[in-house]
Amino acid sequence: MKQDISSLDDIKLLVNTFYGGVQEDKLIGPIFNNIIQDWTPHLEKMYTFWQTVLLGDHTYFGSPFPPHAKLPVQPEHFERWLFLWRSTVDMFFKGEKAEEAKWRGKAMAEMFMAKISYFRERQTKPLI
Ligand code: HEM
Repeated sequence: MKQDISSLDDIKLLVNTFYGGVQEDKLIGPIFNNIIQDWTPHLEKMYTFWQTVLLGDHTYFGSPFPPHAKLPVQPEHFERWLFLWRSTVDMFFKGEKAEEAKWRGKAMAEMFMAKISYFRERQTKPLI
């Protein structure tokens, strides 16, 4: 029977498997692989991000949005991201934290896409 997400090892399993899938994905893999030369620091940062969000151990002190601001992404890319995220959560875990992980992923994806669109519109608008 599947357990809920409850430890840093659980977070590592989730993050490692998820980004393994991301790297292989034909749609979003290249976007990540073009920017990330060394995956180790990115994975380590993402452990702290999800550890902070899901377990309440405050180990992440960054700003999540800035690296996404100018990415060449559309809603379909975030939909794929979300599909992979949800599938990975469901592959290993079941429970309140697992639901929260999926919910937070969706909320962040929606927020990122809205902000990206907002900045794109502003930049293409004529000054007068
Ligand atoms: C298609 C969608 C996405 C793409 C292409 C993408 C891509 C990236 C890239 C290229 C970086 C910078 C990595 C580096 O320079 O080492 C990054 C960082 C990050 N991403 Fe995403 N991302 C996506 C969606 C998301 C979502 C939905 C979340 C939140 C749940 C998220 C959370 C983060 C965080 C927390 C960081 C680290 C920010 C920091 O530097 O502190 N990403 N992402």
